[in-house]
Amino acid sequence: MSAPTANFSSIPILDYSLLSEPSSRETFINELRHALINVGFLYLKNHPVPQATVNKLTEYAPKLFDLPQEVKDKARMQNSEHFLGYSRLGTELTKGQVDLREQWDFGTKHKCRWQKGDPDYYRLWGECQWPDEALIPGFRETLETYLEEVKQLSYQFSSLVAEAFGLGPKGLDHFYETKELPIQHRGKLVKYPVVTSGSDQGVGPHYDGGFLTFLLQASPHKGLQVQNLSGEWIDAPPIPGTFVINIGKALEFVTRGLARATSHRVLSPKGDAPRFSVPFFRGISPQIRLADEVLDFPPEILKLRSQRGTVAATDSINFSEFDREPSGKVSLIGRVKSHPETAEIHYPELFKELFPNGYSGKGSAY
Ligand SMILES: O=C(O)CCC(=O)C(=O)O
Ligand SMILES: [Fe+2]
Repeated sequence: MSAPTANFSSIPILDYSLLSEPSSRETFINELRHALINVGFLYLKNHPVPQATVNKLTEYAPKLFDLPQEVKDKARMQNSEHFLGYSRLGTELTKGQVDLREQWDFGTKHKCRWQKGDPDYYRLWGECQWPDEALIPGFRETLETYLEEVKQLSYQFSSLVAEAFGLGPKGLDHFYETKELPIQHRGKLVKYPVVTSGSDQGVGPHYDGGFLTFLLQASPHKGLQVQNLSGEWIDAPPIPGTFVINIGKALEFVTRGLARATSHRVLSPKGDAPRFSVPFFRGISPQIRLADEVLDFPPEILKLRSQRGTVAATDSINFSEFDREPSGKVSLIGRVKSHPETAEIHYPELFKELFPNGYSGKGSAY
């Protein structure tokens, strides 16, 4: 049984502006520590990403998916050894069931550095596939600006996470420092269509794999839900001007479970308009092996983990831990499983290893 005080029935809202004064800064760090350990999800308001950029991107989201199907298909993910591009509705499964969402994967600006002889996972980072500028003028610039601004926030935020855990502000920096290969962070635009009958699985219960996710809910629909310590689903409705931030399995692993990766899902919208969202997945150095990097914490911080108590079984399927492989390889394996039709073209050997009997036509997102 988990301690009742550690459970949650709503997602905490943290106010970034508290950081500007030393006295309120401590309040922020304390609230952050609580959210990381007990909830694994939080809203961040008054954050430094300009609202004008967020508003512009929000306006583009429906326009991107309203492009003619052949325009979207021209940029299909199968073209890309970086798994960047457009995926039609219904091409991914979670927990064996189809996710009802259409997606376009992008990343922060990156030039692929892979050369013959380098590990395959170096090919995972590279150029995006953009729709023609003339068809959606200004979209590319807006998204590039947005991803750069969220990236900056994600660096500041990681430093705050390190501080909240008593590691000092640079305590997580070595996960991001890589001279050889600059990190690419991924972002995607997602459209969840309205469903009137049948399954309402926008995306089924899952954990995110990486360190931290910064999610923009880009339309006013409820649908995102988060599983609390006793297994109940708690709504995380859109709150204008905020990001939803959550912890992935990699950060949970290196913090020895201090930071919680929390199971979440999205229910399809019921009303008369689709739901849009823009998750940003903060990357880490592709060469790092998580098992070599498990962190040490002050005893008073570790005590907070034991006070949390045990977490009830969640609805998420088990996350396969490949902590002894370089993190880039772990990401590549994740992409191959989610997008086998792309993997079969660009990574035929790894594809055969992971799908020895072929696949049924759909990837398994989680
Ligand atoms: O669309 C959302 O609100 C969440 C999406 C999500 O959890 C994911 O893509 O990992
Ligand atoms: Fe997620």
